[in-house]
Amino acid sequence: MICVIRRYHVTNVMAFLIVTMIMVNLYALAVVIGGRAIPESRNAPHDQKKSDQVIFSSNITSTRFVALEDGSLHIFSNLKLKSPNLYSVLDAIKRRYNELQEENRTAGHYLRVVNRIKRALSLSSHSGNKIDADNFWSTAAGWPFPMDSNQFQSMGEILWFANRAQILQAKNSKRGTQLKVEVVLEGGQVGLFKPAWYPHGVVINGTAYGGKDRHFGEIAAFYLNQILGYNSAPITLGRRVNLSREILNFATDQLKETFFRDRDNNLCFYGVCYYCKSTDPVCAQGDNIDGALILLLDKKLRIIANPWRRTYKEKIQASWETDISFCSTVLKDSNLSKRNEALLDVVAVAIFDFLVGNADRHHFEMYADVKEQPTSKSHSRSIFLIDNGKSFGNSDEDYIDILAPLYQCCKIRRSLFLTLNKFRGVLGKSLEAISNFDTLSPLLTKHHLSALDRRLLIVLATVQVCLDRYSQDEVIL
Ligand SMILES: Nc1ncnc2c1ncn2[C@@H]1O[C@H](COP(=O)(O)OP(=O)(O)OP(=O)(O)O)[C@@H](O)[C@H]1O
Ligand SMILES: [Mn+2]
Repeated sequence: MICVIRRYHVTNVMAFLIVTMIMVNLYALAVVIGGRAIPESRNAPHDQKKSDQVIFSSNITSTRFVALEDGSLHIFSNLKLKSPNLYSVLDAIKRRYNELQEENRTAGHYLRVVNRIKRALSLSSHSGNKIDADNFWSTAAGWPFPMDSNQFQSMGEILWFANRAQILQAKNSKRGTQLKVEVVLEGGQVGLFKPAWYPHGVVINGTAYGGKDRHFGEIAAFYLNQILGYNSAPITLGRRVNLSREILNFATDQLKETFFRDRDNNLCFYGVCYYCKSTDPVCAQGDNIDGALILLLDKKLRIIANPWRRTYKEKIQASWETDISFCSTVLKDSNLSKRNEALLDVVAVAIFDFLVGNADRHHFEMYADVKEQPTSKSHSRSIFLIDNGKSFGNSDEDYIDILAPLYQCCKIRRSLFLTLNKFRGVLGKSLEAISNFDTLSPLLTKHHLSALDRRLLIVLATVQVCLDRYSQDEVIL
């Protein structure tokens, strides 16, 4: 009799376990594969909230947190059992994040920064007068300028004019691998126009670096860069152009050849670049197309490879993805060990990229002249944040592995740490307020704005985990 009851009991437990496993797997698959599945899973039952298991699936292309509506995080990974240390770190970050979330502390002093930028952006004294285009761009050539400088006061005017200045020449840009148009603006300023491929609410699933450039992300990243005091992204703004009148009319023959009208009479083009194909054009609505206009920096740059770059092959992991002591390997490398400051720059870049969800920072663009440095207050100092187009693709997923330089090296500059604390809980609304000045606003959906606050807290949680392991003097420099 006892034996029968036991067997009955065991069978029940087994069945329960099997059903649970199937459900967990289905959930993982649904979230990964189905773009629409994520909002539904936001209403997960309460008993799933506290689950701190890792959800594995070979469909997940890199380690990430997936956020539920209640703010709780799930770890999704494909690196099954390869790196138990990594999971203990991620789990610790999650626990610290939950604690910080419960603290419910509000940030202070952020308004001073936001108001200063607002004031600068609302100044466009020339709006009524005629602009002297030939002499206009000399101030922009001095970018990046310090936040509290007189030069900074001209930011509003620069953005205003860049949005309206006549385009005098348009050619296919040979820089990088994605489609972009190099334009010469009235007065001689050169800019890159990255056209809109997606609406602002697009959700990119799959690889962390997937999809095409998000023009709205490129623009939002520039404003965020200023709010956080990085001042290291090139001047970027939204601009709606009449593709026919403003680009095609001034295009080189090579670019012109790639233009055509689709069945609905929308003007399209595909350009000439590594990923450019006639079967994959970008199309205006009628003749009008939005895009990010990025002003070319007037600086000599050199490029170095990011030690934490991805392999861009789904089945092949980079060593930083599985080796928790990767930082010491990097520090042995001659390039970075020369200057501890360089490592702090890399951590600052990683934090910025994590906030915006950019997993595509394969290279760093630095000043060619090592003696020349941006302002001492900038967080990423010697590194320019050029190319922020692969950002804001998925507001439910936090690509935690972008933060690897932080949780592997456990070092952060004090000034950046203080800035992040200043914007705790208010980063989304700060960016919203500043983005309102852009002609393509609203740039980000409310989900992206709240993702910024969640991710900021995850960064602070990661610093806390470092402080649990090392002394404050070792972590905050
Ligand atoms: N504002 C700028 N000022 C100076 N140089 C720039 C600027 N924007 C882009 N560049 C140069 O052009 C290159 C290509 O630009 P970008 O990285 O935005 O294009 P991409 O097609 O996304 O490139 P990739 O495929 O390498 O990611 C950069 O690596 C940089 O050297
Ligand atoms: Mn790119």
